[in-house]
Amino acid sequence: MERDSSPSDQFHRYKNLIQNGDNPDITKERQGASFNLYNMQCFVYENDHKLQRRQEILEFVESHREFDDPVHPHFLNRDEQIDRATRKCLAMVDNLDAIDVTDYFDEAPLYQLLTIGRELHCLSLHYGMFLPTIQVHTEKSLILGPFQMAASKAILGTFAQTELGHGSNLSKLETTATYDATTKEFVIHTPTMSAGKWWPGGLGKSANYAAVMAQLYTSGESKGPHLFMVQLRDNAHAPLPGVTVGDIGPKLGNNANDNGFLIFDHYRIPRRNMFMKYSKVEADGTYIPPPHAKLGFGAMVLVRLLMIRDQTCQLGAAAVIAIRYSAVRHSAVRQGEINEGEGEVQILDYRTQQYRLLPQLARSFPSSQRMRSRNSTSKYVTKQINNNANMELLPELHALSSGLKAVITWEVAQGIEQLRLSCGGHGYSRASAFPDMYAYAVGGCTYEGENIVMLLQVARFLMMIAKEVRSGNPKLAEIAEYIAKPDAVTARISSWKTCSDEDIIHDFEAVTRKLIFATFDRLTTLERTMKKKEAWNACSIDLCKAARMHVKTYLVKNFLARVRTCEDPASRTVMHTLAKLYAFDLISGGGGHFMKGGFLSEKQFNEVQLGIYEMLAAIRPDSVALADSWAISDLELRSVLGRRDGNVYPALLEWAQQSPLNQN
Ligand SMILES: CCCCCCC/C=C/C(=O)SCCNC(=O)CCNC(=O)[C@H](O)C(C)(C)COP(=O)(O)OP(=O)(O)OC[C@H]1O[C@@H](n2cnc3c(N)ncnc32)[C@H](O)[C@@H]1OP(=O)(O)O
Ligand SMILES: Cc1cc2nc3c(=O)[nH]c(=O)nc-3n(C[C@H](O)[C@H](O)[C@H](O)COP(=O)(O)OP(=O)(O)OC[C@H]3O[C@@H](n4cnc5c(N)ncnc54)[C@H](O)[C@@H]3O)c2cc1C
Repeated sequence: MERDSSPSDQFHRYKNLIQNGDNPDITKERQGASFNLYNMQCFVYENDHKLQRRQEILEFVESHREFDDPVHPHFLNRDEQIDRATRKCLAMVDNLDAIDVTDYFDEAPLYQLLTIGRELHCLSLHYGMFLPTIQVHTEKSLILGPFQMAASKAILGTFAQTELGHGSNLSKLETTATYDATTKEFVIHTPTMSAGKWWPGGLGKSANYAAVMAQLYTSGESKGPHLFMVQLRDNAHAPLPGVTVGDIGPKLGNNANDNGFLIFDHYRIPRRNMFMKYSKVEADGTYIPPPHAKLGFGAMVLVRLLMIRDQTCQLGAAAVIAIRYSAVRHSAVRQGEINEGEGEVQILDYRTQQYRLLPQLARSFPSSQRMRSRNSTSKYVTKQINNNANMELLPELHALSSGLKAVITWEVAQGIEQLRLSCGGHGYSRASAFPDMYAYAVGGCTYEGENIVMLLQVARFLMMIAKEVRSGNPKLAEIAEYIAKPDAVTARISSWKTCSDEDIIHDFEAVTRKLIFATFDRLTTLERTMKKKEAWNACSIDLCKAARMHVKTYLVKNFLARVRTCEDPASRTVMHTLAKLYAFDLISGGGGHFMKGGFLSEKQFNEVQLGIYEMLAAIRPDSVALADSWAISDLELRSVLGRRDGNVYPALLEWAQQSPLNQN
């Protein structure tokens, strides 16, 4: 009797039948675009040099066999995932000449995405936080030593701050660093179980050093949390006496990263191992405070800025996948056929599908594009602090980075989930890349400052501004100038085709201002009968709403401003519609705030809704080209559904074939 053909034979039979050039639907979509793709890509990446560099880095990675994956990473267990990521890491850092390593915002993350994928790995914290901590917190005269050691990987570090008992509330961290003036050492100690460090990435197996946040005690006095450079493992990589360290086990995502725990037992380090750029402990134990109490948290501010761009790119990639898939996927269930008898339609033609996809695509542009200016803001602030001990801009930078981090990580995570749903069943498969993207994105809602906690930091800043404005003597940061503008009674928004950018900005600013002052008034009223902290807690939901709205207003203004800089008229027209869609979608979602007190009339609200529908229709023919404007290669995308050529089904068969369950 003839043997049944194996699953593998079947797969190949279908694969050969189906695969033949690019999917015709996706080709047609590209041909119908209203703008020149290259011009748009140059706008998205700000110049052709950046675009060119993306291509060069891609070619470099593709031409190096050590970056290949013999087995698809989705089919690996955790040990194998860690092995793979570590092998890739080594290849990655052995070839750092391929990129400008100081370009934290573009080249470095792209290189990592191309080589490893969207998994944190054993060196994520080394590059993501340990090196930045050395850069931000080491005195200029000493920086070369540790920085060179870390840069050359003679030491591999992590950032060990969070403890079992405390993460957000840094002032209550329990690990102690007690100065012993007789030996000129700090004694690092974990006094309680809840003081054990928990979470630091790369700590479980990989790092031999850590920047440790601990409560400083000197001359018998507590001086609050400070950072220390601590060696954890010896040259044979065994934990040093007084150090207990290990992995915390599997997590929702990021499983190629060995997040770890760390317990100290009266572990001694030299005095010079305290990061002393801003605050110092002299040899006799005298404490010199920093010029600003929160300068010690500077590395976190920098990483929050890095995360904004990194996370937004994930949303961009998710939109690319869902849009391309929607162009090649057809549906003809009876109720889905648009014109009876005309056969199947691309799911991209369903208005509900466009409503799922295009606002997310719009959302992915503003935050990624403004990143570069925030990068220069951060450089400017750092320079001010270093040169003149000028701390004036620090609260503004803290509020901006905290707010953007909170709003963007949340929107990215929600957006990825929406885009996953838009791909039906295939979106649920890991082949789509959505599950990995989502797991990565939701991690960002928690780490580097839990999002609600970050929003409340923005709210502190806004309440301070509101108080100053009410006192009639405001000294306003640039991002808050609109808060002092006079009240606006009616909204100016109208049809999307006729309303100007100024009208949109006017309405966003007016609504945010109202929200801020209504919250301020409620808070001050509560403070008359409650303790300040109780009043703050009672008001905190409104405080978060005001903070979110402030950040969204900032993003709308920046998106519109950025579009105005687009020199190519065809690209500008499409981007402008996308920016308006972004703004109108926010108004529609936040209708309650906009309609409060009759600010936005019902007629105007209807115009906003109608405008959204019309803009969806207007953008629809350009949607695949807009997805292409992200210039994301298949290697970077790592999604069977989002392949550039649109040949999704044979690729899905090929992917499934690699499942170990199909091997015997
Ligand atoms: C792409 C790279 C990937 C890398 C992977 C990253 C992996 C993850 C790593 C980590 O998660 S590391 C651990 C991160 N942990 C946190 O982010 C903890 C979050 N908590 C805090 O940041 C702070 O504790 C707090 C929430 C900001 C509050 O601090 P504190 O309790 O000390 O202050 P408050 O009483 O609330 O405020 C006092 C005052 O200080 C201002 N302020 C606080 N922080 C800063 C800052 N960084 N810079 C400037 N100013 C700051 C705050 O606004 C208050 O000002 P006023 O209102 O009094 O004027
Ligand atoms: C993937 C991942 C990687 C990480 N990597 C690192 C690392 O490398 N190094 C490191 O040190 N840490 C790391 N962390 C830890 C991370 O920084 C903390 O989890 C984060 O700061 C939140 O702290 P927490 O877990 O203590 O949450 P909590 O602060 O306990 O928050 C729990 C809840 O309480 C609420 N809450 C807390 N405080 C307030 C408040 N004041 N007002 C209102 N609500 C409040 C929060 O909003 C949240 O809903 C990582 C975490 C994750 C998930």
